[in-house]
Amino acid sequence: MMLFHVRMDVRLPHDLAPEARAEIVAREKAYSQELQRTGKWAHLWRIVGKHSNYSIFDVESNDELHTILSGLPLFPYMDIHVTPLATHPSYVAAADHER
Ligand SMILES: O=C(O)C[C@H]1C=CC(=O)O1
Repeated sequence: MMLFHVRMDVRLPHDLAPEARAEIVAREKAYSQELQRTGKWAHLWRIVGKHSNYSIFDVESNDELHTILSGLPLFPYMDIHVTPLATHPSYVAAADHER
């Protein structure tokens, strides 16, 4: 298990046709919800006031995360920042994260 904090900032082109926008957003939602059901996309939070999110991914490797992120329908229209997470020695539930 490897945990990653990911920030996604969506920057859709202003001249994208409304139908094309709706279609890509619907595909993104389906892709995201499927990964949430598998547990790999463990958290998804909207950043207030932005078309951006903070997410937590729980995956096997850097390569798996890259495959997931590069498969996002909105990938061509997002800035993505990934932060790998390690166990904090003071975290009381750390034992849960060492399994
Ligand atoms: O709107 C976003 O935050 C981008 C993306 C992430 C999940 C989803 O459904 O859309």
